[in-house]
Amino acid sequence: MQGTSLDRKTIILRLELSTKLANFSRAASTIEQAGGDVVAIDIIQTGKDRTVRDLTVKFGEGGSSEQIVAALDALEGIRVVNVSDRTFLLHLGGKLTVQPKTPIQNRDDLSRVYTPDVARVCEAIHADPAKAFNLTIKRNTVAVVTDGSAVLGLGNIGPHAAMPVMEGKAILFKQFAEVDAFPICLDTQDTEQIIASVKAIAPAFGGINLEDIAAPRCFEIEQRLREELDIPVFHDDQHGTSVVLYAGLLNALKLAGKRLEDVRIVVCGIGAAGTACTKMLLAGGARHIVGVDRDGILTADRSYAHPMWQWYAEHTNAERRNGGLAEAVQGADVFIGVSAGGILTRAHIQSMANEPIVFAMANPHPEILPEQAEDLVAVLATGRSDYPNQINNVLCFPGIFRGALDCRAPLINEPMKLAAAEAIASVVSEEELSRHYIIPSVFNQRVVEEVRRRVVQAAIDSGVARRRPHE
Ligand SMILES: NC(=O)c1ccc[n+]([C@@H]2O[C@H](COP(=O)([O-])OP(=O)(O)OC[C@H]3O[C@@H](n4cnc5c(N)ncnc54)[C@H](O)[C@@H]3O)[C@@H](O)[C@H]2O)c1
Ligand SMILES: O=C(O)C[C@H](O)C(=O)O
Ligand SMILES: [Mg+2]
Repeated sequence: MQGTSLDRKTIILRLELSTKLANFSRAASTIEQAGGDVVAIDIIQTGKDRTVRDLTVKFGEGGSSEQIVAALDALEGIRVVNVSDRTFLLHLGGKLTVQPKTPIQNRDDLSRVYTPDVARVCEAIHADPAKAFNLTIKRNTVAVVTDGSAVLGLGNIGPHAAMPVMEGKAILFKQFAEVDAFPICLDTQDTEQIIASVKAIAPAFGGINLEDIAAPRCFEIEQRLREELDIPVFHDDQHGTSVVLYAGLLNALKLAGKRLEDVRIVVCGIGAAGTACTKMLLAGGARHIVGVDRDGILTADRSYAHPMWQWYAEHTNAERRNGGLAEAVQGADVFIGVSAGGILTRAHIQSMANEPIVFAMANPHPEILPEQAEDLVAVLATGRSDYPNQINNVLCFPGIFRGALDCRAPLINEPMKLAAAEAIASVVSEEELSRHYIIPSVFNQRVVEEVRRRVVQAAIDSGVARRRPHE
């Protein structure tokens, strides 16, 4: 597997040095010889006999933390106490905290925040439950719910291991759209138990963002919760992804001078993301889509145990192609990967049509890395933030929930999703559009504002807004 992120190339070494025996400049040159570069030194403790220092070390392709530690261990008077990378340090104790909006400074505050006065507020909500939106955190809070069964492309790693991703999503909600989001990792992968758990916690939330729940159970869970709850329920890996994919593809096709109706599209990985992306493309007018999963191309010549694959086979691949990924990509204009890392080769891309568009969106390892394919393609995008053209659902979920919460929509419907996609695409102007800039950066502040504005309008136009937000 490829390296996950640039951060893995920076480590912090805690060294204990004997004042008599150790020679610090020797340590620094040893690190250099092992392929590292000391970029910062912090003195943690000094004593008569020993000093403790933290060294921030960067290393390039040739170096590794193991080599550096082994070289240091061989030096007299130096002990490597600890090696941590910056990503792990950033996760110590988790990434979130709960912050009260109002301090309690005296008895008077106490009796209003808590008993006795709080009781009047409870009674008001009891008399009119809609007041929960005005008088509790429900107004602005979304639950990010997973069962840990399809975490990024890492697979079924369970609820504990899923937490860092869900905490990360909560940060993105807050930072980009001022939505308070809370990570909820359920210790069950049973469809009925997940549905019951989400329904049971729903009173505290104004929306439910389902995350990293594997197909096919994600389809039933989302559909049932949409029917049974009166707040938006949105499976991010399906709809967030399809919205951003659609936005990116609209712009990439503009650049390539091709039309959605004409291009041959391969979707690789027919799970949550692949199915939703295909539905959005079909709704947008795409006519030539072929889906391929581990067992090959989905075709109406075969029958499938799961109804979603059956549906898929019946609504795509009109030519009834057969075979695997190699057969699927032959002559295709567009490759959309939402499957697994490293499965697309240069030879695959060379067999595609002229000026191919490749969206290798598996996380954290894309189907092919940009450096391996860039010379062969018209446009290449990944889901990652360390390459250009990041097609990632983070461009969608903060703004779409901001809009839905602001107009108190009970659901996120198709017009709202389409409006979000058009909003994202529109942030890149015709003049700005280039092969390395088909989709705006997540840091472009216009994204959330534009998505929110158009989503609210689409909710009003489609009759689902329960309030008109002030501009
Ligand atoms: N960039 C983004 O915004 C974004 C959003 C959602 C998902 N993703 C990525 O897409 C991938 C799938 O996510 P999901 O939520 O749909 O998961 P999922 O588990 O619902 O679906 C994954 C599908 O990929 C198939 N697959 C696995 N290995 C394959 C292979 N070698 N060849 C063909 N098919 C293969 C699986 O059989 C499954 O049907 C993950 O890597 C995830 O990180 C990216
Ligand atoms: O989490 C991401 O970066 C995108 C997406 O939700 C995924 O599961 O890969
Ligand atoms: Mg996800």
